[in-house]
Amino acid sequence: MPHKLLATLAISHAFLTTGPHHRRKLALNVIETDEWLTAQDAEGRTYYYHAVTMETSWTDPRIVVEEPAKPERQQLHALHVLPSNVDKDALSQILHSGDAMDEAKTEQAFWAVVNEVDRAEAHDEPLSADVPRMLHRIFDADLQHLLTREQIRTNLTCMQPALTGAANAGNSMGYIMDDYAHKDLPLKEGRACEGGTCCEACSRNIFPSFMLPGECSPDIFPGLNQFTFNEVEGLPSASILQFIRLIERVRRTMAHEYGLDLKTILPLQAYARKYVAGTTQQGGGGGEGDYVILHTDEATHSGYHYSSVLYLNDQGVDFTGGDFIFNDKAKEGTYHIPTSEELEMLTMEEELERGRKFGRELTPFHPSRGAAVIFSSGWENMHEVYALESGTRYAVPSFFTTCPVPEQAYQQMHVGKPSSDEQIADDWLHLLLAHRAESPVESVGRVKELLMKWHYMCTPLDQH
Ligand SMILES: O=C(O)CCC(=O)C(=O)O
Ligand SMILES: [Fe+2]
Repeated sequence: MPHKLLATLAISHAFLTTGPHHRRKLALNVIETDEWLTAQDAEGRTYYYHAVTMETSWTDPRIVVEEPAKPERQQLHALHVLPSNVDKDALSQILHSGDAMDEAKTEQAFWAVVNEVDRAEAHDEPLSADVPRMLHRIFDADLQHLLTREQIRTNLTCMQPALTGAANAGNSMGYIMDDYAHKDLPLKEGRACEGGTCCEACSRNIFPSFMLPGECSPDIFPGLNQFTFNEVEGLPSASILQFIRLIERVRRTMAHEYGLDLKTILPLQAYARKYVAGTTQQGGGGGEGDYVILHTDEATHSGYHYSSVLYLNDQGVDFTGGDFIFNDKAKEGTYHIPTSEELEMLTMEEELERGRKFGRELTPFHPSRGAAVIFSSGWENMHEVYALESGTRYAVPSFFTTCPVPEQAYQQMHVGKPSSDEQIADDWLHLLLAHRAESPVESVGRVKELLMKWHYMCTPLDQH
């Protein structure tokens, strides 16, 4: 149940600690003390146990070992030159000028924000409330620019299964249950369209120029193609802000396309994913590999309701293979049923391949730099990524939920919902920008808080 999921996330927020104003620490060096006691096991070995939860541990859980600094990330940071003599007032001038936010003005505003963030960090000062104010204007402008330059290219009819429920999914979807590799997928009931008929909520959209070339360039934004919210240390603030800006553009596009109130849709996950030809996927999630098996996003995580993939490089230039494929049940009579003679001619491999594709309608998308695919996450949008033949492919999947964050989650945060632009600026700094070093445990708490506060950070207060 999605609600349960968010409630679980909320509970772990209880451990966030507060700290001084503009450089809040989410540190977790020591967990509350006397609750952890020691005891000996039958062989006389000392272990730790928690007096309340009875959790046990061989190592002292109150001590969190600092992760060693990651050289690769540090190098990225070194690439970024802190601005000197930045015009401190540039941001406020743009904000109050009343100029139309055309694409050039929006870029200027973005870099003024970056400079202001770097200035605040370099001088260890609070972040100006003009930063979130300007970002909100930038996000508004970005959606307008996107809607102006793009038409919806693809809006296919959804293929909602006739029968819902994991037990019936095999009958209606055929292929997924026949593929032995999928037998362990935590299959969930597909979300039914209202009235059981196709509706807008099942549409798929492909935006070839969701991002302008400069907006996803690794030269301008070092580390963008390795981004995860859990490891922002060492990344230039420009790359962090740009990543958020792109995910916010996805969120706004989804709200626009699916007719959702913006505050009702939140990201649950977003990261850069690297595919390298010839590598094997280790486990699920975003680990490196060279393909993604057929799946629906909602089946891998019940809280995922809308999905997007942004593409950071080009098929045919940076890699070959690696098509993104929508995989639907084909209409009766549209596919060839092989004769027994034809089947006999096939090798074992060809027969497996034929079995996998039989009765399916495949709609490929060839990834290109700057493009986005946006779709609802349920059974209506089964998809896979074909194996790369050569090169490296970079994509940014992101997954959004329409489950509301329980009020209790905010109450458990030391600094809960923001109620002024200053507090929003403070959240920007603490949840994203001031994290040059943190332990993995700290980063988990920070990222959860960031995702739960996303709409407060990315939209003005009067829109809540
Ligand atoms: O990389 C892609 O094109 C799709 C990735 C995907 O389907 C996923 O991460 O769920
Ligand atoms: Fe997916």
